[in-house]
Amino acid sequence: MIEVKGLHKSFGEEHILKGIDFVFDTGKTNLVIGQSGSGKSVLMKCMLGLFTPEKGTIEYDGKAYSTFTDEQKRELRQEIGMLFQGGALFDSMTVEENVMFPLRMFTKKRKRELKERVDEVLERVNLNDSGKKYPAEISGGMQKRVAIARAIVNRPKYLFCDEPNSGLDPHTATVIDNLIHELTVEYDITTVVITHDMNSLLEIGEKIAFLKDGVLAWTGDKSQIFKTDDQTVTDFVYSSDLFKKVKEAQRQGL
Ligand SMILES: Nc1ncnc2c1ncn2[C@@H]1O[C@H](COP(=O)(O)OP(=O)(O)OP(=O)(O)O)[C@@H](O)[C@H]1O
Repeated sequence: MIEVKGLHKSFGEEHILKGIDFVFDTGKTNLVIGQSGSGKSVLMKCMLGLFTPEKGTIEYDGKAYSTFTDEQKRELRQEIGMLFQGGALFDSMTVEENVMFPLRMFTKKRKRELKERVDEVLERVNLNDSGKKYPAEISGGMQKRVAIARAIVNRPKYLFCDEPNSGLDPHTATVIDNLIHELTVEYDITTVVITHDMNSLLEIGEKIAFLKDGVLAWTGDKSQIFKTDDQTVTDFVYSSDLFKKVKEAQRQGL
């Protein structure tokens, strides 16, 4: 569980996060949604310790990040998996080498053990035959699965995903969403997903934080978000053409 309490972050005169309180549950896909510029990435970077907030706390399973020693921060880093926008694979490394990279950084295991773990996660994401290929030789969806394998190879307690679906067609995006969700439940991970994607919200929105201008404007889950009368939320959700049509159909009782 990651608990954010009374979080404020400014850059110069710009007050970006204005007192965020939210609990990211363990074993759930916790979504952070909101318009461009609403503060989603700044929130994630504060949670990762990349930005220091002026006020408020971030607690990892009850321990405030601000009280961590350098050694504790290093340990925490090993417990965090990151799925970057676009995958961020190393083009000059094979799929296997990409997935092995964090293991090499953080563990002193023998090569054979590392290889076993890599094979295990590649099998889990259905890529057992692609280990020797280079990222350029596989599809965008497969590249995302490699990035997911790399993010979970160290058995993280916390998984951060920044726009995991960017650049994918709707079907592949759903496959990726469901994979993230399955792994979250299977390994009991506290997963944080930043997304613009309305389909993700429908698929894996177990717990949702909606940010508007740096304020937590609404929280709930995927079933509640389509029933709320909160105008700021509905303006955001139904700004997509598809959802406007769904809303219209609901109004007409179709
Ligand atoms: N390092 C920084 N220095 C100054 N201002 C920043 C910095 N990082 C972000 N900001 C500002 O904080 C605000 C929120 O940005 P943020 O990237 O969190 O938005 P976002 O909700 O993630 O948007 P998007 O969906 O477009 O990625 C923006 O006005 C941005 O310019």
